[in-house]
Amino acid sequence: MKIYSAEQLQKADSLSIKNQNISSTDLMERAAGLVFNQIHSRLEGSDIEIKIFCGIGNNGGDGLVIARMLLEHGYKVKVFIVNYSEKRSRDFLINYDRFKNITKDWPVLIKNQNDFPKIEEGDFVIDAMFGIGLNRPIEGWVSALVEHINKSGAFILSIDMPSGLYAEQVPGNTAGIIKANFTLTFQSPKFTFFLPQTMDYVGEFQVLDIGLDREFLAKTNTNARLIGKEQARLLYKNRKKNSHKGDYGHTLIVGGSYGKIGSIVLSATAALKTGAGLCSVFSPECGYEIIQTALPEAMVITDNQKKHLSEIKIDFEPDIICFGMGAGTGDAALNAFEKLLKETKLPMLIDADGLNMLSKNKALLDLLPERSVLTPHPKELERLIGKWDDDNHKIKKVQKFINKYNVILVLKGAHSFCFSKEEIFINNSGNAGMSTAGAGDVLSGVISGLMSQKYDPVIAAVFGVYLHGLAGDLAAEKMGYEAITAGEITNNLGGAFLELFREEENLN
Ligand SMILES: NC(=O)C1=CN([C@@H]2O[C@H](COP(=O)(O)OP(=O)(O)OC[C@H]3O[C@@H](n4cnc5c(N)ncnc54)[C@H](OP(=O)(O)O)[C@@H]3O)[C@@H](O)[C@H]2O)[C@@H](O)CC1
Ligand SMILES: [K+]
Repeated sequence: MKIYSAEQLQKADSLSIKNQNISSTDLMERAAGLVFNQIHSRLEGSDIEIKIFCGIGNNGGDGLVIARMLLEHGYKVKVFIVNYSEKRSRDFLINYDRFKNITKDWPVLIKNQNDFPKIEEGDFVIDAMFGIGLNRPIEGWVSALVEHINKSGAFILSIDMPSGLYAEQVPGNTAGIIKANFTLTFQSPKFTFFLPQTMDYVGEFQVLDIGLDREFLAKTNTNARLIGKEQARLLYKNRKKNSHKGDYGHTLIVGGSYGKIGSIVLSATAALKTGAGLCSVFSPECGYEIIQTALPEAMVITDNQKKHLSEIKIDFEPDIICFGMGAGTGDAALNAFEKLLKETKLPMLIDADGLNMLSKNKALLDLLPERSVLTPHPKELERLIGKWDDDNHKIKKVQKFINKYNVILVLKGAHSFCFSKEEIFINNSGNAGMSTAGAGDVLSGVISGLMSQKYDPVIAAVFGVYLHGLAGDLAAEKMGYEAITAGEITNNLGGAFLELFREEENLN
């Protein structure tokens, strides 16, 4: 799903009005109608009072339409107009009048702190103060109102966006941003919904398709794209009946050190469970029995050093080398890595201590095979590219880095981001239970397993991250978050492939 910018959505908005031969008031009615349906289907006529805070632009206009529809369906509604300026939009004014025409309980104007209504824990608040028209931080008494709402303990539903949040930029300071429990957003999720600094303001979100101009949306390129099940399914490559293990490639997992052999076992198992035809593991000598016992499906080659890597000698040509898990960053391992980089032409996958070695010795970055995949978590990324001021700055730095070294970078997080030269892919699977030891080693194995099957490195990264998250979601369904271990993620990889093609159950 493409993630459009506020500017692109505004363009789509005016084009739709022109091409569909409707007025902007009609479009507002359509958008707000979809919000009303969602609220109505959840509240089912409940007699709870709904407090709606409307700005004076079109986000406020949406709020007024929602208020009218709720009132017409028998809900108790109290509307507050947050009068932050005198510049009311045309559609706000039209809907202000329409609302006043159907009730004697007219909206209450809030002009300063003295006008703030009482909001209690358990109240239902709709936030329709600002949407994609926000162009500066919320200040003064309006910011105080936002805090008043946030502190109330009410359930907060934001319309289009939590008021105070920009669509693309992280804010300089977070005073004056609504902390929503749920956001119903129009046409496209906004980029800030996925950034670590801002995602908590959004709560859960749902995208409502308000029918903006299809042609414009299809031909407009975006900087980022959200990967959910529908998108991931399209990335899957069918297996041919007439095939053998050689068709699915040979993955070589290189890493491990004394006490950390488990990491490479996890990666290798994940590579095989993702469909690699063959998997070899290169480890220090101490890993031999462990790997052979834990994973009889893998072949094992050992270093001549007992406890750490020193020289990676292999007599075959793997389709993908995945390097770094549990390898340590000692001089011998570093030398081995440098030599391996010099000898390898095909894209590699570099994780964990492989990344730490690159950070310690930046000259190695120039040796990275083109289109290799790097999979740092935020701390590893910081070591690699240096500190950043905020999430937007971080993204700029990553883009500069991947362009300079011609690599693909997966930044792991609640929503993992896959950076390619062309686009950012934001992952929408996974859960908090996956913050557990070894989950990253499993991801490296999954992406390597796909690369060995000749998935393009960008696709392997994007698809691998999605599958890994989906396997974690399946694990969570069975055992809750706390009991998920890295091995459980691997155990659910098969289920994740099946789940990709399972049609959603019709709940009606
Ligand atoms: N596009 C679509 O697809 C559709 C959009 N729809 C809806 O319209 C919403 C966008 O509406 P909008 O453009 O009127 O802007 P909105 O967010 O209501 O802000 C109002 C004005 O506030 C001002 N202002 C900004 N920051 C400020 C601040 N900190 N403190 C004080 N004032 C500030 C600024 O005006 P300025 O003062 O800069 O002239 C701004 O224009 C969108 O989110 C969705 O809900 C749907 O109805 C249908 C389809
Ligand atoms: K809002």
